[in-house]
Amino acid sequence: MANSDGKYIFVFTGPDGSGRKSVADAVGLTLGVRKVISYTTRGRRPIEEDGQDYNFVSEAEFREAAASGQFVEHLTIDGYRYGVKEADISSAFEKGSVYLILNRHGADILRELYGDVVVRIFLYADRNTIRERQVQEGLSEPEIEQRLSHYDEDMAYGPQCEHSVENINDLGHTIFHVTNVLEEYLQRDLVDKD
Ligand SMILES: Nc1ncnc2c1ncn2[C@@H]1O[C@H](COP(=O)(O)OP(=O)(O)OP(=O)(O)O)[C@@H](O)[C@H]1O
Ligand SMILES: Nc1nc2c(ncn2[C@@H]2O[C@H](COP(=O)(O)O)[C@@H](O)[C@H]2O)c(=O)[nH]1
Repeated sequence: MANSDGKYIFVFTGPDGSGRKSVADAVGLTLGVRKVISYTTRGRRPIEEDGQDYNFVSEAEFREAAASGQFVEHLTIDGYRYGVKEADISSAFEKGSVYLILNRHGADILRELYGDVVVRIFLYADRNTIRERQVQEGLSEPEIEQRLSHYDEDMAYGPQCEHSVENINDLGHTIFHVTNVLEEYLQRDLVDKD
């Protein structure tokens, strides 16, 4: 990505349930920033759509893509495989800035590979708030425990990110704030070109 031409790769990261998807998708829609969708072997949740939230694939499909070097990064979380394809990033990035929602490992790898073009937005909330949201979503106690088991490790990544935003109150307020953060990057480059 040496010639980024004023474009950015925004990576939303932070603990599961902190609101990354809600915020990232709303901000992406407002600013016309395209989403790069990960591949996973995890089953689709009822509210998720194939091709929008994830590309849901079989273990064999994932293994084949990994073996042929298609993933820029991939890993296993709680027994399921997740990865982002290099070709998906580059084809979306050709058209403009993009965003992804990744855990800390993916965020780290992209930053190392692509450098300053990658801007990491760390969203967080306290453990109780996340738990309450997950109860409201109807998740079972074992599911909640599983997802919260990464909480401390995920929180420790915050200080390394370019931006850290607490999402505990009004969701609209967080979306507004993060929209302004991204707009600063996008407008900075428009101004530079004047
Ligand atoms: N500020 C907020 N106030 C109230 N509810 C919120 C807020 N932000 C997000 N939520 C809700 O919290 C839940 C988790 O949000 P979301 O799915 O966006 O988080 P996530 O970080 O992408 O987590 P996961 O990876 O588990 O999906 C959703 O039900 C969402 O509507
Ligand atoms: N490093 C990567 N992390 C990813 C990718 N796709 C999703 N994720 C993160 O995994 C966990 C679990 O996700 P869930 O949807 O099953 O709850 C979460 O932190 C995601 O952001 C990826 O391609 N690479």
